Amino acid sequence: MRYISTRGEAPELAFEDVLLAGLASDGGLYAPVSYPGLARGDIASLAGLPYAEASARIIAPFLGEAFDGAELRALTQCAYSSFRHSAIAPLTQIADNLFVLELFHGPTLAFKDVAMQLLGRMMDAVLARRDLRATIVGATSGDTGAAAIEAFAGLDRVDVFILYPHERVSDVQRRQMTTVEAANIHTIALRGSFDDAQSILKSLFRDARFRESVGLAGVNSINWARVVAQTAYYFTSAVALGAPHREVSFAVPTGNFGDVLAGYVAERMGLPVGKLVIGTNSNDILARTLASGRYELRGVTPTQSPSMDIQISSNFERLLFDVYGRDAAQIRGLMGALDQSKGFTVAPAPLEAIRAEFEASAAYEADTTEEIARTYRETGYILDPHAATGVHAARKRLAIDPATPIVSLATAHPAKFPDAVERAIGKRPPLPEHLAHILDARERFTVLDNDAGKVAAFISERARAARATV
Ligand SMILES: Cc1ncc(COP(=O)(O)O)c(C=O)c1O
Ligand SMILES: N[C@@H](CCOP(=O)(O)O)C(=O)O
Repeated sequence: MRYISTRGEAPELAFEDVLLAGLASDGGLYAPVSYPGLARGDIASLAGLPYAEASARIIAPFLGEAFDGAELRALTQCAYSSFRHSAIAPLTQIADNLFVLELFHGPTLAFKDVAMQLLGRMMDAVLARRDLRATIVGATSGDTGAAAIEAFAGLDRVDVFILYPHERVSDVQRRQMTTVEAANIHTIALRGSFDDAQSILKSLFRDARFRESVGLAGVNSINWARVVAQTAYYFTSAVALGAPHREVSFAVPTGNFGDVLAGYVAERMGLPVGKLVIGTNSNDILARTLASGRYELRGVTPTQSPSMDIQISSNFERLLFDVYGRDAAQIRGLMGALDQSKGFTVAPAPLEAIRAEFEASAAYEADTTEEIARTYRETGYILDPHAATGVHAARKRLAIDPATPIVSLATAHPAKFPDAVERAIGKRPPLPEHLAHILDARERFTVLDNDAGKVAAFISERARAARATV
């Protein structure tokens, strides 16, 4: 399996190199040359398998020579042994044909662990094989950072720098990142939004000298390995509900578009998917784009679902690449317009292709609070505010098509957002025991201006110092 950049001006790579490269050198995102197919029989045979085994079967066709079957099974088994639920990603029914897929049983209580626990082990294996060190830089709106820190803390071959928007993540999210004592972890509170952090991250990747000098690697969903690992739970949940013999729809709380893109990849691989429903919060750029065809930045609004406070949904570029017939020149044009004039218009045919598979719906602040309250009132189930945007969107889809089951992705544990939950249902979900200590542990972070040069200088200096002590 080979990978090409959505912007067509970076070298074609194998999986192992894509894993370390993160963003392509031309600023694009790597995508497989073609999507491997899973036959109906292979999909049906996933039923009843342990999650680690099912995910190894789904991920394997993307890896080429990088890991053989036995190595991959060992990696998935080890990755998912850190989860606190034996099913890894269990389904719970909350209404007729409405199911919640709990993706928050990993160590940091968010769906990011599902991919990150595997990615961390894959990267470590490849770095060891090549006798390399890497500097991982990640941008987070709260959850990716904690998951990356958990996956890489204490590893000898990596230094991890996480940029999060200063004062715009929940207390629990911040403490999960800032209370980790490992010397290879560096948390940066950026005076800006997640979009600012991600744009600095991308500029670092485009700076060939910086990239080389620190051995830059990325763990955001711009890294294809993240998307592939997330594809697995679309298969396992759909199969549990009767796929491939029936269609299943999905509602996905969306920010950077990595999670819902994984659902799209599952569909490309042969999973019969009804609709992929994008749930947004007030940062509703994707809902506006699907409605009007105009992708237009309007600045980030802070909400009670802060991990989705994103306007530049990076992985949307991978979808555009496909619906524009993989014409990299067109993608360069769209992304150039986004840089220069903060928007672009999706042409009619690609827009129709998107609408054929996706729909989008925004939950504004009152909708989110009402959805948490309603679900609790009707079922006793507590949604976190991100999952609530998904369920809100899922109910709209069910109103149109009540016959197709819909799986709504619960991307975070409610205890990560106790204020939002308390506002809706009058009680605060307690933090699971294994995280209780973060509430009064010492915090360690550096506040930096929203300035790529200052961030690059900080990272270079710390990475150099870390290498000098090895
Ligand atoms: C809890 C939670 N839900 C939803 C999302 C949105 O996922 P994506 O960025 O893959 O669209 C995120 C962040 O990415 C998140 O942390
Ligand atoms: N919501 C994310 C934002 C980054 O998303 P990623 O999936 O691209 O890593 C977060 O919590 O950091």
